[in-house]
Amino acid sequence: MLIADDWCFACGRANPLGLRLEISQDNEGVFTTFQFQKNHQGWNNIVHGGIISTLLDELSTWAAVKLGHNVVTAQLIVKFKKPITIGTYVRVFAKVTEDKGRLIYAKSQIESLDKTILYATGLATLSVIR
Ligand SMILES: CCCCCCCCCCCCCC(=O)SCCNC(=O)CCNC(=O)[C@H](O)C(C)(C)COP(=O)(O)OP(=O)(O)OC[C@H]1O[C@@H](n2cnc3c(N)ncnc32)[C@H](O)[C@@H]1OP(=O)(O)O
Repeated sequence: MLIADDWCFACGRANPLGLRLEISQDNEGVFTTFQFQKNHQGWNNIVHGGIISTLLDELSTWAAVKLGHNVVTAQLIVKFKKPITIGTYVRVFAKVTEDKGRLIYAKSQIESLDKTILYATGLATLSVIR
């Protein structure tokens, strides 16, 4: 059983060390904006891949949650296409691409706010928990 107690590292308002993402929804899927901080880096001035993966994971999950599914991530394939420097503002987007009942598939991406630079993409397999 999945319980949402608002401590999610990515979206929980109660978590003082979390990313505090605010998720919005449109006709296509879900999205958020985010600015990377110094404490999100790996190599000097370059955003850590784990944080990038977290954003893709979170938005993929929310894409399914907003359609009424309780899911956990079973698999996430990430392509890191371009390094992201600290201070960069990005848009993160995800949408459900296939609903197979027990498994749901979602695509996600991180891009510049003007959508001209694609930084990373994700393909998630989400397992429905009943
Ligand atoms: C309004 C309130 C909102 C609140 C929002 C809060 C948001 C919070 C957001 C949080 C966001 C963060 C989100 C997170 O981070 S969620 C946390 C990270 N994820 C987990 O902890 C999941 C851990 N894994 C498991 O619990 C189980 O292994 C699951 C449930 C995934 C499957 O175990 P289960 O016993 O159910 O299934 P099965 O093993 O019999 O397999 C069943 C089918 O699934 C296929 N399969 C299985 N595994 C994989 C795999 N790895 N890749 C691809 N496919 C896989 C398998 O082929 C089979 O298909 P088939 O045999 O029919 O062909």
